[in-house]
Amino acid sequence: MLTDLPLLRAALLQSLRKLDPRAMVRNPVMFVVEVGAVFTTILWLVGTDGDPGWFTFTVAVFLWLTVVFGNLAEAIAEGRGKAQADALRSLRTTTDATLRDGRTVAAADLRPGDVVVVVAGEAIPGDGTVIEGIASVDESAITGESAPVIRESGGDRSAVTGGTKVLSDRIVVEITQEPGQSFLDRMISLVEGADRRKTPNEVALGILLSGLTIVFLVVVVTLKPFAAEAGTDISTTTLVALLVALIPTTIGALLSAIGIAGMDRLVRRNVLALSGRAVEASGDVDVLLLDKTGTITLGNRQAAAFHPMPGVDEEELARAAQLSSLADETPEGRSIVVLAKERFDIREEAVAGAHPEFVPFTAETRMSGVDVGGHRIRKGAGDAILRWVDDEGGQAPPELTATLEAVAREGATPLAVARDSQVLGVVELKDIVKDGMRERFDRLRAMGIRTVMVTGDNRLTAAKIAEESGVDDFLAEATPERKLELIRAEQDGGRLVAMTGDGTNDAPALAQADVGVAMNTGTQAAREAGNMVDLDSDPTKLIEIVEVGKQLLITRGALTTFSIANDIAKYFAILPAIFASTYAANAGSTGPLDQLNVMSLGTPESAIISAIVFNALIIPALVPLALRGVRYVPSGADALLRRNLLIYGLGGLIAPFVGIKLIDLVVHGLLGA
Ligand SMILES: Nc1ncnc2c1ncn2[C@@H]1O[C@H](COP(=O)(O)OP(=O)(O)OP(=O)(O)O)[C@@H](O)[C@H]1O
Ligand SMILES: [K+]
Ligand SMILES: [Mg+2]
Repeated sequence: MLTDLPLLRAALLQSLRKLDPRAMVRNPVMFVVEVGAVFTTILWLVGTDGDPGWFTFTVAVFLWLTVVFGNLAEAIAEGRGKAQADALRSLRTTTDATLRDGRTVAAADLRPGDVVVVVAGEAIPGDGTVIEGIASVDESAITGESAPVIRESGGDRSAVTGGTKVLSDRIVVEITQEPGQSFLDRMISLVEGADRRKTPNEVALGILLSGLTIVFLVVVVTLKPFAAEAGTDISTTTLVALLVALIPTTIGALLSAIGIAGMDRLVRRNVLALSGRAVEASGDVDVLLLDKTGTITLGNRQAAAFHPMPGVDEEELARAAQLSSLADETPEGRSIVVLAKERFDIREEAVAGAHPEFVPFTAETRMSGVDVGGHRIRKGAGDAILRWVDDEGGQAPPELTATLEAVAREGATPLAVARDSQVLGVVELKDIVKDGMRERFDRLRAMGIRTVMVTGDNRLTAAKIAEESGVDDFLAEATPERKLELIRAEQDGGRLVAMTGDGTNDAPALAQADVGVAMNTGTQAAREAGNMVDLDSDPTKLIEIVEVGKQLLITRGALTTFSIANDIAKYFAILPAIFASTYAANAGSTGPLDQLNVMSLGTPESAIISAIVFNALIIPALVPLALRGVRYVPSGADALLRRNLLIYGLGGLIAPFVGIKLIDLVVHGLLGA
């Protein structure tokens, strides 16, 4: 990226634009440097400081460079997003949309509630929910993934994104976005950093850095009268140089670039983080909650078999299950209709003229059904149907429990079917655990993260899938409220909670979690509730999100340590230089301050210039690290802290001694200053 010349040129221009004091003042440390640069420039022009002109000039130049380098870091970090934003902008649909009633309107004028029809070959005109039909959709423009995805009404794969393209069939979409506030719009402003706000951690660190700056400002200002007392006259240029050397310019220059780069690293992993705070939180996550269907399993729950109760004909069960599913737009419901047709040639027109009243599935009741021809038919989770039959005054056959358990033990989902007060049997819904889940959960465990599967499914199915996938723990028969309660309980215990989910029933939990990662394939409600969207819809993406979060925190910590340690060395370079002339004149070659003069630099001027040059150059030298992030190896927090203190604390202490000495050799030795 640093070798990308056009990008670098644009960033350089941008960093000059950022010199505007109104923008600079938001970064107090660098603002002080800019004021110092202006000041020394004036001193050089006016020439009243008593120092040689070349000295004042050199200091001024390197102070300006310090500011520009700081801006450059931020501009480079932002630059990459800008290019991506331009690409996304070209996707915005400008064509007309076809409403269901046949009228056409401009895509840009669509409002929430409008219902549009999209057929093969057309671009979807706005974000929405599929309310009718099923289609394969090319989302590569947004996700980069070339394989088409299925979007269908009813289930957890109902959300569509404006700007993506329908490849086959026809879907009816209810628009959910306000004009100008599409997912694409949010994505653009995100990668552009348009509404980037400082995170609470950044604000706190900023206050600390400003505090340090004020302390050093006071110290340096009061130095002049003290020095005068001791018979030394310190020039203003020297004081400014000393101040800039002492304040934490390195981290002050790199802080925002580190944050932007963190967001950008997520974008490159196809994760849109809608808040910087969530990115930071992900670095400290303790517990990860995942839903089962579609997250740990493939989520394509398909009816596989009918298991009738004794005395019930299999076809009778199939007929009842089919009737209860005719209006059930969930993939489960549709698959039951398909199976009934395959097995017994039961057709959809069965209820024609019978005025059926359908009861849609909800995550709270965990049932769905129909009232038709004087009968009430329900299908749903075993415990829910048992309760319903009980309320109807019936009694479940003793064989029911055994059948439910037999199906559940296989990891399949049993749906009990009842007609009035009689249980007819069980429909078996098959689902498959995704590949490689166990390794992923092991990896999360190594990072110190506990994984918990939360599912609306029964205990036995949940236990089987938990065992097969290697998740640490599970919560079964969870309603949306229980998911929310679980998160609150973990948070009350002082733990940071991440959650991945896709369903409308996951939305409250996604909103409550510290890190809520919504699957892009999920429902619109889930995508709006979370603070991150995973375009790849990969539930184990959290591993990478956590790594990026940890990397962000470590990088910021490491560079802060480095920056502050760094300034100590500059103090040892400059202070002896300031007093050197006094003591050399007064007390011969060895005064008390000579003990401070550990670096024995060439001349006072050379010492000060060397410190300022080092102070400026260390910023671009660290830009790659700030953008790339410190390498993260999974290990305990203590080990990590020790390692970083050693490398960046000690490194920050030693590096400037070596660097300043080398620069001094050049400045003094070669240039004769
Ligand atoms: N279409 C349906 N009709 C009747 N009952 C259903 C239907 N779909 C699911 N169920 C029952 O409701 C339970 C909860 O389903 P839901 O999809 O809400 O689970 P969930 O909470 O999203 O958990 P997960 O997605 O992890 O399985 C299912 O386990 C099943 O027993
Ligand atoms: K500094
Ligand atoms: Mg679900």
